[in-house]
This record gives sequence, structure tokens and C-alpha cells, in this order.
Amino acid sequence: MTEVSIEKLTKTFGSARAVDGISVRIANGEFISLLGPSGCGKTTTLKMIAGFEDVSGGAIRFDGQDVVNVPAEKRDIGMVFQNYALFPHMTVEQNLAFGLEMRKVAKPEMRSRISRVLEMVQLTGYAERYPRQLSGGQQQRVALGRALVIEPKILLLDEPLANLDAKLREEMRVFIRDLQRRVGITTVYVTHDQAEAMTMSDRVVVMFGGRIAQIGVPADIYERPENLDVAQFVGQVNLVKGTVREGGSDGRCAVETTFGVIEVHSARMHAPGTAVTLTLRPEAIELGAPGKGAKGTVLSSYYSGSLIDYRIELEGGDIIHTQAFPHNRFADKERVGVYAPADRFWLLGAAA
Ligand SMILES: Nc1ncnc2c1ncn2[C@@H]1O[C@H](COP(=O)(O)OP(=O)(O)OP(=O)(O)O)[C@@H](O)[C@H]1O
Repeated sequence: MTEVSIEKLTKTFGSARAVDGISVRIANGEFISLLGPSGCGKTTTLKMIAGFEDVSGGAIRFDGQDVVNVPAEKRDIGMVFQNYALFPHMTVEQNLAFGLEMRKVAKPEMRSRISRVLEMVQLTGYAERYPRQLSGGQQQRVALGRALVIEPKILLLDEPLANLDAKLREEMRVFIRDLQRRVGITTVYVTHDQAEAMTMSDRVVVMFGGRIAQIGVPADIYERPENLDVAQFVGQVNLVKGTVREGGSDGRCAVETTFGVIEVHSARMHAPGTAVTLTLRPEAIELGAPGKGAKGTVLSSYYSGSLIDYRIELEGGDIIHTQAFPHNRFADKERVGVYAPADRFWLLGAAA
């Protein structure tokens, strides 16, 4: 079990800063995701932790020991990539044995570790197969097994599910998460898929342009986003304009909106009359007969199986998205009441 501490980590390529002074402390056994759009510096960060990329500035510590000058093969890392990177001419067993042979692990120990890992990744009975005789999900499980069989201190995964189809991806999320919990290994997972990051992680690190925008448990990131970029990146969000009525010194702030006066949390004081923006997730909204909540008109709807997505124009012109269960259907142009509980509104910048 290893704690990973990253401090003011920077990577420059020429004049471009791919990673720009990020700091995060990853606890023993924690599963953390680096989440962000393409090019935000996730993979570069992972490669620096692995030792595949030199550091331009800052520190990386494993249990307090700076590893910046320790070569990759001495860092005791297990790594899984998007493209599996299995050796095609080797059987599953030979793929798993490779790292152990490099480390000169004795034969009996090797056999027992391989059989243990095959069981862990649910591939007992597949030892003699070649990668081409396996499905994508099975190949990825071999890759996972190969990373774990060396009993590394830290597991690093770079978009490991990107090549799998949607259904398998969902199954593998749960599989990897359960396995990680059982093994208890400190894990850093790179993804640009917000659902993946949220379902799997203890904490999520959201990155934009080489910097950390927010670190938090999934519910914090989703329900209490630090800024608009985070709010929009981790799912659909409605922006509700408001005017501060009372700034409040007790961490509360009363905001006047189309939904009425909403009391929200705010660590900062706001002068009355200040224009602010609240976020409201589509699934937090209830539609009903006019009377409760804001007044709105259905603009359009589309059916997606378990839910119906509605676009609603509120009185005053704002347009919002909602998601509702199909048992209550509303027609286009129908007048509706648009309600959301006060605790589902979140004031952007509230934590500043
Ligand atoms: N070897 C390199 N030389 C020059 N620029 C690089 C190099 N590697 C990465 N970059 C740049 O650094 C930035 C961060 O890249 P990185 O691969 O870390 O992003 P990412 O968030 O992992 O993106 P993706 O999800 O597309 O893999 C990008 O602008 C990229 O073009």
C-alpha cells in the first residue's frame, strides 16, 4: 500500500505547459481518476508518475520518497493501456509470466501467482489461449492481470475501456472497481468519460489546460461544481440566473430567481443586487400541472427509453432541460409547472 503525493508537478513541451503545477495527495488504497477533455494533461501526468516522461518541475513522492529521479522499472508500477498492449505471439500464461521472469521470480512462486491472478480476473482455464482467441473484454482482463501479477505498489490505468463497446464498458467499470477494492491497491485512472470517473472513483480530479479545476468525491464534483467548466463537463446542467437578495453572513445566501427565492450555501458574502448563476441538474426538476414552481411551456421532448428529455421555456425566456420518467407525458406547447427542491440548486463560486 502506497501513498502518492504530487506537488506542483509541471511538464513543458517547448513553450507549452502540458501540466501546469498540479498538486494532489492520493491516499493508500485510494482509487482516483484524472478526468478532463482531450489534451488537458491527464496522460502526461500518468506518464510522469510511471516514470515514462521526465518532470519539468515539482515532486512525485511514493510514501514520502521522491521518485522523480527513479527510473520507471524501479518504481514498482503496474500499468494498463487503452490498446491492451499484450504480446500477440504469447499465450495468456506467457503474457502474465513475462514481468515475473524479468523480475527473476522463482518458478513455483510464479505458477501460484499466475493462477491466483487468473482467478482474480476470472480467466481460469484461459491460460493456453492467445490474445487473438479472446474477446476485447477478456484481453483487457489479461492486461489487468499482467499489471497486478507483479504485485505493484501502484496501479495506473490509461483509458483502459476506450476500445470496448458500451455494454462491456459498463461491466468492466464494475469489474475493475471491485477488483481494486479487493486488492486494495492505490490506483490512478485516466479517462475523459465523466460517468466512468464518477462510478469508479473515491475521488475525481478534474483537469483543464494542464491545471486542476476541482478535486472531490463524485457527488461534490457533480452537485457542487467549483465553476462552470466543471459543471458542464460532468453532465448536462441548467444555468439559472438570479439576483442576490440577502448576502448572509452565516454561509447562506438568498437568491431571487424564476423559481422564486432560493436559499443556497455560500462561503462568500454577496452584496444584495449582485447577479449570480445557479446550477440545476436536469433530473432534479419535477414537471407537473401549472401552479407549483416556475411557469414553463414545453418546447420539445425526446424519448430515450428509461427517461424523456424535455426542453422547457420558462416565463422570462430562459430555456432549461429536464429528464422525467415516461409515466407522466407532456405534449409540445403544453403549459407546465417546473419545480425543483431548493437543495438541488447550487451557487457557482460558492466555495471561493
Ligand atoms: N511528446 C510531446 N511533445 C509535445 N507535446 C506533447 C507531447 N505529449 C503531449 N503533448 C501535448 O501536451 C498536452 C497534454 O497531452 P496529454 O496527452 O497529457 O493530454 P490528455 O489529457 O491525456 O489527452 P487525451 O485524452 O487526448 O489523451 C497536449 O496539448 C499534447 O498535445
